[in-house]
Amino acid sequence: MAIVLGPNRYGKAETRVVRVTKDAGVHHVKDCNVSVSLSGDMDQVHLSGDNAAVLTTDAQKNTVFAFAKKYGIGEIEEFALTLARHFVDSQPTIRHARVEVEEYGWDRIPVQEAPHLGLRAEQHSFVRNGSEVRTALVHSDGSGADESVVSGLTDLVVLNSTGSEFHGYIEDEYTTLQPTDDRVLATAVTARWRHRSAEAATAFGRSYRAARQCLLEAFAETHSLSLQQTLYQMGRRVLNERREICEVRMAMPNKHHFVVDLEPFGMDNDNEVFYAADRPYGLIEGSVLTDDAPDPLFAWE
Ligand SMILES: O=c1[nH]c(=O)c2[nH]c(=O)[nH]c2[nH]1
Repeated sequence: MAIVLGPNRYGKAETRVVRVTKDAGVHHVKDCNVSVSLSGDMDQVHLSGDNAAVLTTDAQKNTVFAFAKKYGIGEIEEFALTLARHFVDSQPTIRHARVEVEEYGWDRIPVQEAPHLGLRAEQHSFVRNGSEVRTALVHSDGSGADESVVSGLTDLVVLNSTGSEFHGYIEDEYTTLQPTDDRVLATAVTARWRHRSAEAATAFGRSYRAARQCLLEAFAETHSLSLQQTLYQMGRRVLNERREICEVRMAMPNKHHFVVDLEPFGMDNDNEVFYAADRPYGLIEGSVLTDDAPDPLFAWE
């Protein structure tokens, strides 16, 4: 009985690349998940461990970032073709490339006005389409008795491509984070808000849409010095605008976007190409309430 090597392929899966292009202050975002898989003359790496034919998966990942900078990410089909052709055309040992790209869509956050901002917020503030879920939690001891209503949402994914700084923090012996005065701020908002009363005098639908818009506008319009500050401003905005709501609780993961070092490839990176890391992530949680908020009873349970 002979044992032979069957079909095989290898590559870097799920490179999360975010490309920001800046057009006279108007930002555009392309957010993609790129998986490369190559095949070709790979017998020896399997049979004897000779890596001479191997283009590293690390180089494949770097190519994704470098091409995002060099060519931008237009239509994902074109981006995928450019990458696939490059791998096969540039390496004699690579005979076939499979490139799969997923694109996450972002809409601009519409804001009423942002006169205090140099850049209009809607030019660099985005909400990811199609991911959020609306939630409701009520308690009742019978019609009108000890009733509570909590409304909310999960997975409202938002991103500011500028307008966020982070510095001035503790620098202990384990601190390596570099201070920044310009970073991407992105989070997936989970927010729940407690209604002052269960009386549907407030139309819950209208109240929900207005509260959601408050969260979005405050996220977009806050020049952020920390995600904690942004969280507080978002809660405040809801409470200022919506008297029917007396408390807002939020959980906001800091979806880190790291600037990719493109210097080894002779390119600068002025906050244009990011690696969107999924874990670990900072998790910022907090509540904001009015000082006349009634007893919550079982509202949050
Ligand atoms: O907005 C932030 N808040 C933090 O507490 C924190 N910590 C960190 O590493 N980055 C950030 N960003």
